[in-house]
Amino acid sequence: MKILLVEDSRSLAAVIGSRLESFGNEVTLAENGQIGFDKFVQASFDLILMDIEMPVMNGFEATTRIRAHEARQPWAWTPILFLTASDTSDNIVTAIEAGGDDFIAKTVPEPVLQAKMKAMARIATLRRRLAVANARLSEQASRDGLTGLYNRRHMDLRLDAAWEQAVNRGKPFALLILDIDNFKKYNDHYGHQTGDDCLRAVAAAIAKAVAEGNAPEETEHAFAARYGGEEFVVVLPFAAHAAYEAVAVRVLAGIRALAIEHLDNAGIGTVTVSVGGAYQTRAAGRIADLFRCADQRLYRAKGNGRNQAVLAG
Ligand SMILES: Nc1nc2c(ncn2[C@@H]2O[C@H](COP(=O)(O)OP(=O)(O)OP(=O)(O)O)[C@@H](O)[C@H]2O)c(=O)[nH]1
Repeated sequence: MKILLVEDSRSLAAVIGSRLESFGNEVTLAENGQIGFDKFVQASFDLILMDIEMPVMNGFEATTRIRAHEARQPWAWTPILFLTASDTSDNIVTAIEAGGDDFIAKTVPEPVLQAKMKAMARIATLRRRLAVANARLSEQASRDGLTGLYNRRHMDLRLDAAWEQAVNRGKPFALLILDIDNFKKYNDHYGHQTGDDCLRAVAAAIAKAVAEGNAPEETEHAFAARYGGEEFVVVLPFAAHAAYEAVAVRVLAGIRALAIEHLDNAGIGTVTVSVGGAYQTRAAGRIADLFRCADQRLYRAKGNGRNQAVLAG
């Protein structure tokens, strides 16, 4: 386990530290609560052993600050054991109230220390597994089941955050709305299953077009999402105008290059998309207005014969 040992007495820290290391733990020392808190913020630990009486910042205050810091992150909880010289009722109650989980006497006998560490190691393993499972679940919850692109819910969450950042920093912001051409006819002709395959292929081409930026710094915050049905959105926070145009061109070309047969696509013969885009040099106002603008241009792209992007005017 990675253990943060917060203890002001050098001699005691050395003794406890080497005992913990002797049965396989990695120990980081901090001489008072303030240093302990700073080290906690900089790295991640499986367990914290916290002295109570210390100069600069005592163990209770450090624990309160650690818990306040963890409260800002989902599922964060590092077990904290107080090291007590005297386990008076008052000390124990204050320790638990401050956010501690348990306490051990500084003079704890070797077998008891080992047993407590074993119990804490079990909790640490469980926490690691939970963190992995949670990350996997939240990734799954953000994806569209059919295409693997981000889903509408995730897009909305991320869009709001990105838009706010762009507005606050006066940065550019762009959107592309993409819609597969004559997709109802595609389904009618080739069947719904083949329609699903087509959606997957188109989604992959869009993701590739977004990822293949010539100027990565201009599209590094970009992401694609399935907006619904056969509609997709590419969000380009902070992108330069050239990058906005380049992504639209690459998406159109990438989907044409798939060369998926679509005999009912108004004489074109393969699957294509129409694109409507909107760009703001300095993000301001409401994101909904950008969507409305992109949607109107998509409508014009459809009206002009499909298989094209309308990005301005
Ligand atoms: N296979 C499949 N089809 C879907 C899915 N979601 C939506 N669709 C179909 O997408 C089609 C969209 O049709 P419309 O909105 O009429 O648009 P369109 O035929 O593409 O015509 P234009 O947009 O004007 O080019 C409908 O037939 C939907 O059933 C899906 O998950 N799988």
